[in-house]
Amino acid sequence: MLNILSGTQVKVLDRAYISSENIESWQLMERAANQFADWLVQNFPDFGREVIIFCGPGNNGGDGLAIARLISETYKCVMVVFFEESGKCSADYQTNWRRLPNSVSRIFWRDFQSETVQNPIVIDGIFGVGINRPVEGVFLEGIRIINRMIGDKIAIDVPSGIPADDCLKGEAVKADYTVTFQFPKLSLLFPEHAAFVGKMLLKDIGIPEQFLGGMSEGRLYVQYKDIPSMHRRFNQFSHKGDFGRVLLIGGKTGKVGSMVLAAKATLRTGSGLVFVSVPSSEKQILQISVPEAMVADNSELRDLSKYDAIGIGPGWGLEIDPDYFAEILRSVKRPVVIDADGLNLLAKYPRLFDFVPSGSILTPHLKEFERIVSGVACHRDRLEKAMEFARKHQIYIVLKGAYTSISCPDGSQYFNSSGNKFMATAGSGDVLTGVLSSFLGQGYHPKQAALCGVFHHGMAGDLAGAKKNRGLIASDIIESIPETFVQMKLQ
Ligand SMILES: NC(=O)C1=CN([C@@H]2O[C@H](COP(=O)(O)OP(=O)(O)OC[C@H]3O[C@@H](n4cnc5c(N)ncnc54)[C@H](OP(=O)(O)O)[C@@H]3O)[C@@H](O)[C@H]2O)[C@H](O)CC1
Ligand SMILES: [K+]
Repeated sequence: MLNILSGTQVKVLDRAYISSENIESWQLMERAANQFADWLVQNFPDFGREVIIFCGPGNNGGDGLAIARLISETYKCVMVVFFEESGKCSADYQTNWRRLPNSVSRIFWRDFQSETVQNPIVIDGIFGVGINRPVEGVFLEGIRIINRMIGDKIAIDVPSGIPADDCLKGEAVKADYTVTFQFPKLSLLFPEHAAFVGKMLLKDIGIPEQFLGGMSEGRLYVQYKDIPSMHRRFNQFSHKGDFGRVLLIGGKTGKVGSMVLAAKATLRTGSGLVFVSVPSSEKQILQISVPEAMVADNSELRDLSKYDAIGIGPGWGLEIDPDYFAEILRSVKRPVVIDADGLNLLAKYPRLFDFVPSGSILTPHLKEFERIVSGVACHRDRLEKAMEFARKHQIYIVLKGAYTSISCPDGSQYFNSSGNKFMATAGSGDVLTGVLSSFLGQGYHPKQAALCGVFHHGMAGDLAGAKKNRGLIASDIIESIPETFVQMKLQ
């Protein structure tokens, strides 16, 4: 897992690493520039295109100059647009300015005429994580020039104007791609910044994780390689009881499809026995749609202790008696998964939070979360509120969306890297409820269940999305769940 450090910590990290390795800071910059240049050459192989690199006065600009040198023999025409005379810029900027070959043209920003270039590759190296105030003056002009140009736009580390850890105030470069170094900067994961960041690419510049770990602020980025070791292993003597007995509650008339999806996802994630509680009018639909599931009648709801996990809320409706919900929560002696109308009921009757078992996993999307906490200013604020909430109630908050965040009662916060925009489709959340309930039922600790569940759900969405594109529906995600286990060689 990658630690997400704050922008101000990046300098501290660089210094610590540079002194321990006994290297010069420009050498670390060279690694970053090499990573960027390699990616560029591989992904933009039309070497006849003009490459225009905007370089601000700090090390982000220094990266830009190093990249200009590294690609100068590959691309026919490379141009650097600068804002300050080199003597006023950072030391590593100056080093790279001196090393620029003559083949790279250098032009002062005011003299640059964007109309004279046709479909260029535009590289934004005006500001990176060192930005400490809203941009104005010449740099704002530079950002506006980039945004007016037509071509592919690639930001170095962070789109200029966006603070590393906070929400944008003012203007910023609208990039098609952001190539960020070592770990994703927190603000690149905010939904408000999607139009500025474009597609995010993560490039390792070789600083070992233990260096970052020492400075950890408890925010971590979860990747594919982190997941297999988190899973429980089963052996050939495992029986269906070991894989868990899961109960799902929800699905009012007209919304029973949500229970169908959740039940199928629970089964596809490996649960041995799945019971579903739906209104009697809906039982038949459920039985026909998911023959592997069992319909729980009222007598089976009397003793909730016999279930290894319970998922509550998809399609439940807001008409549910809050005392009935409180009764369920009170009588369950273990963590539950709460989604959709379960969350809306909690928002409507906040006293119910007192009964939510500790370790439970709540899975709001942004709107559902705002109904619970109200008054959210921006994603940074949302993340802080999720963290406070998780701590206060000793629960896990899975805030759904791109880079779903998982806020834990121990103060840690994880960001998921799998998934795609095609998953923003009806029923996708019901599938997640099923996946999470299944892992809880298989005996996973709620934190593992949340991390694995969110990752597998996103990965199944990626596998399905590769074939179905925008035609992806929630059932496609379910059908791809088994492949996630196959690819990870999990048994
Ligand atoms: N480990 C890594 O990830 C590495 C990253 N590298 C790259 O370095 C940048 C960060 O470089 P840094 O020099 O710290 O910062 P910037 O280039 O973003 O900013 C430069 C200076 O600009 C000034 N500043 C800040 N905000 C503004 C503003 N709104 N208007 C004008 N000027 C501004 C500020 O100085 P002040 O004294 O004026 O406050 C900044 O110092 C990182 O993003 C990567 O691209 C390295 O290559 C090495 C490894
Ligand atoms: K930048």
